[in-house]
Amino acid sequence: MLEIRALRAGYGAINILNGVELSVAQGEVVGILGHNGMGKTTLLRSLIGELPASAGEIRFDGAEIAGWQSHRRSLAGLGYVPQGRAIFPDLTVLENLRMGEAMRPGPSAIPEILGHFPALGDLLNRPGSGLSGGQQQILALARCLVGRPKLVMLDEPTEGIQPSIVEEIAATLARLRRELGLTILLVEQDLRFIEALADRVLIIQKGRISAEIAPSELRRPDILEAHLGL
Ligand SMILES: Nc1ncnc2c1ncn2[C@@H]1O[C@H](COP(=O)(O)OP(=O)(O)OP(=O)(O)O)[C@@H](O)[C@H]1O
Repeated sequence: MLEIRALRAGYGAINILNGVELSVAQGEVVGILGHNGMGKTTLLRSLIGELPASAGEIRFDGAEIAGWQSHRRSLAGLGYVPQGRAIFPDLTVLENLRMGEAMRPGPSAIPEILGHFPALGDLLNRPGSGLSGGQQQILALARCLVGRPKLVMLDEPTEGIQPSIVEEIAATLARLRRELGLTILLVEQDLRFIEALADRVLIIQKGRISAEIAPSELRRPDILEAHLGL
């Protein structure tokens, strides 16, 4: 569903992605793990089109999208939940959800998506700023899903969230994957979270995918040391 070849991108004259190669198949959950500053967020931003690629190919669902504006990529089915969640704090939960489908023609997906997130249904009139970190993360995910993405890119969904809620978010994503057949590209630093969800784990180092490991290998200190120096 997603094929990335020799992707380069950066900020001004500074190259951060140095030839990323990766692919994600329909229905797969692929985790990306790497130290701070290795280019994980830069990769997702270049895939959604917030940051232009300076070279390389991004094929999504059969189309070459590297030259497309981010709005067109979203309409084509690429969903993005950025780091820090980026919900609108002054808008209510319902208004935040409506923003997720503002550009999309056709009937609203909000009732269906609320069916998958019953807890949000009780908070519809609450401002985004009145939600806990975990609730904001769920709202950011639900807002992405009302755009009916085929592939969802998540940037560190567990960041700043207490452990019990992290487990709840992992369970929610696993359920959504089953129920909606979602394909997920997941950037994370939380090893247990990646292990719980991913089919494959890619390691990013200095702007390249340097290795692929099985989720179960995240429990092996020798593997972590070899690939991440942990
Ligand atoms: N807007 C920007 N302008 C210039 N440099 C940037 C910008 N955003 C990120 N960088 C630099 O690009 C490099 C990669 O950053 P990126 O955010 O992609 O890393 P990351 O792997 O996601 O790390 P983190 O876990 O800290 O978010 C870092 O050296 C960072 O300082």
